[in-house]
Amino acid sequence: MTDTTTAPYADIVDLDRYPIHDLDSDAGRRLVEECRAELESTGVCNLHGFVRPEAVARMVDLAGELADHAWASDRTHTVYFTAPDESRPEMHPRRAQVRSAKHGLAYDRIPTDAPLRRLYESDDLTAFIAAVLRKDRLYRSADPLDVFQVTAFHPGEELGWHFDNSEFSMTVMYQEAESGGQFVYAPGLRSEDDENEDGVAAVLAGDESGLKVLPSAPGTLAFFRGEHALHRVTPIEGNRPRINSVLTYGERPDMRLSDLTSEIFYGRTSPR
Ligand SMILES: O=C(O)CCC(=O)C(=O)O
Ligand SMILES: [Fe+2]
Repeated sequence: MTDTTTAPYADIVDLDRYPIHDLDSDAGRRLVEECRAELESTGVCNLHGFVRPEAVARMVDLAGELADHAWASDRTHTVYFTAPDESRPEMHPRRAQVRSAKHGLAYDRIPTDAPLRRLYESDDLTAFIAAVLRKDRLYRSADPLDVFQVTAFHPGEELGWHFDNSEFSMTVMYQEAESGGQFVYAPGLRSEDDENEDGVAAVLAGDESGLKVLPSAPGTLAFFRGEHALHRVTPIEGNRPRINSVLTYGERPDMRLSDLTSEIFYGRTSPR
């Protein structure tokens, strides 16, 4: 166990509420159990106030200071990130295109002492996330640009409807938009054995009946099962960008973006 006062991220995480430095303690075990239960029953686990306000504020400042180094991407894709199937009707889920536009700040632009970079690089956080996800071991991404990124969604930008390629994702919110910029999802819209294309088509056509909004106040660490839940970030309104990070983990130590994806998200590739 690491002492609360000596954990190298004690200034970043509220360890009284979320004792990730001491998972073997009663409180640590309880935390993992509660997250697992919430994630398994709802597909989501939201840890409010996980990151301390001062650390959140520093990340917002950094995103502003480094804004000129962020790469703006604006593109269309299908909800499955597969090539559009031109043999289908235009609004079919396998063919319909949605838009995703955002500004990505790559890892090599983020100072080594940035609070969330320090936290993400700690083995305790990786171990906590693995425990919640019931994985024997997880690895941080090995991608020189994507291992840890800060994303800003500027006014008018958005993330189109999609299913994630990975089973889970973890996000940390730093700043919400004035309005819009909501994370909206359709829980369990598809499953392992049912693609439910009719359900996907209904959401794409504007059916909001099965949708939920994930609340995400600044400082929240969210676990989300995005493989089976269709989700999007609605267009940002007002003047303030929505700023967050997606934490990337995998079950293999050699996770990298393809050159194509790297070009799209960061405007460049990294040496192999
Ligand atoms: O920005 C978010 O809250 C969600 C991001 C997301 O869905 C993704 O990166 O796949
Ligand atoms: Fe996603």
